[in-house]
Amino acid sequence: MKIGIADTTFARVNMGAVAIDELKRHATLRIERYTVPGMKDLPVACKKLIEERGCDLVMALGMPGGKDKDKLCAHEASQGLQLAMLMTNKHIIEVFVHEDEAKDDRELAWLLEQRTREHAVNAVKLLLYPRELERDAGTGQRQGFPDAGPARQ
Ligand SMILES: Cc1nc2c(=O)[nH]c(=O)nc-2n(C[C@H](O)[C@H](O)[C@H](O)CO)c1C
Repeated sequence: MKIGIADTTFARVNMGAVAIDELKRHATLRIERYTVPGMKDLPVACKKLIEERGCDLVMALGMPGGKDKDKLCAHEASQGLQLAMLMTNKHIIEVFVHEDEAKDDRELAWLLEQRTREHAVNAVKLLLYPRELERDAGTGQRQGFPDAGPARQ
């Protein structure tokens, strides 16, 4: 199995390196990396990782900035990623951390790393251990900040 890592120079943490470190802790997989300037470049990078470099699943790692134009870019990038998934019939795990989700730089660095790590585990489960995801269905999992947990009557 081969996992693709698409990441950006715009992000303020080396999300690609974090993802690769976490993947290696959980599975022996071949990994292909493709770094692009910003998140709108991610859809084609992911599609190329799948079609030209034979990846079975790709993680798309990006950090939308806090301005309105960044949020618009994030929406466009996200739509591109959805399209790339449908065109290739492969999962692309979108790992976006919006800069304004965090109250300061310290929390941003933590969130960028933590969400990336938790989604890397999801990527391994999707590819190799889908039953583990099934077991967690409906449990309010979140990546980064604490899990929401199941709703109770
Ligand atoms: C406005 C803007 N905002 C972001 C952002 O918040 N996060 C990000 O990763 N990239 C941003 N970019 C860059 C674009 O995604 C892209 O790299 C350029 O438009 C070149 O294709 C742009 C242009």
